Amino acid sequence: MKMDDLQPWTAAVFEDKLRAMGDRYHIHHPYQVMMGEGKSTRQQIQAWVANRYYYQINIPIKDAAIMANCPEREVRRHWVQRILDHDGFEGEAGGIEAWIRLGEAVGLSREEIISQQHVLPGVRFAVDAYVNFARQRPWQEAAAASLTELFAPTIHKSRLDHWPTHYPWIEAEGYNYFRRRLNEAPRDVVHGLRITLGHFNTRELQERALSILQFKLDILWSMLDAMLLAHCPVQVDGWGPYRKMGEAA
Ligand SMILES: O=C(O)c1cc(C(=O)O)c2c(n1)C(=O)C(=O)c1cc(C(=O)O)[nH]c1-2
Repeated sequence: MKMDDLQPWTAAVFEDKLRAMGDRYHIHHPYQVMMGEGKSTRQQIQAWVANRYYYQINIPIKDAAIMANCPEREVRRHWVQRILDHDGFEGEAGGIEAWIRLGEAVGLSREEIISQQHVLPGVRFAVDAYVNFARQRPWQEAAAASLTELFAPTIHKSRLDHWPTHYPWIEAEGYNYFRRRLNEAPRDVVHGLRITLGHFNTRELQERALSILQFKLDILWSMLDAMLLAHCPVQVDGWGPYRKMGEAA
């Protein structure tokens, strides 16, 4: 049977399938698990914040690319909020500034965060792939890629709940970024889901949306792979997806 012959899933079933992909979210990556369980060193936390800075500064560039590709004013009126959230505006410093403060709260200097000196090549390639995707693909596809945010509030909340106990040396002001996202992400998800459920309306398109979401999950996963390899050398042999070259599968 060809894909065209298959009935589209109902919106509810399609949404369930998108949500089910949460079991591949980076909350389950060893680097993230380690941070969540209080097992990370100060240097590993610093490395994560310094590397994630590159993601943070590229999110509004990605969102501007989506808007540049979108002829629908109604969509742009909503989407522009994401840029304001991260870049800030008069009287509101914005999410990137909140992330820099998180960096300072974990003991990095503003200069070393902004200089990107700790950003690993693998992180750079992964983030750039997301921005390039948004530049090159139809805006609805890039909107669907943002739906990993379905799963983000859980991870932000877990950091807020557990990090202060695990890492008492992190200054309290650093947590504002995660608090902000608890409000912002659910609103973005409502909009992103509406676009995705409306646009991907044949079985073939719905399958395409699932593969786009997988692509975005892979970006987030790859970022942490790069950090694991660079900052957790002890674990490489015994833990995680890495096998020595030549070793049997
Ligand atoms: O800390 C996280 O685990 C996490 C994940 C994600 C995500 O799932 O892409 C985002 C964020 N945070 C985030 O803070 C954020 O602003 C954001 C924007 C987007 C996006 O794709 O447009 N994802 C995420």
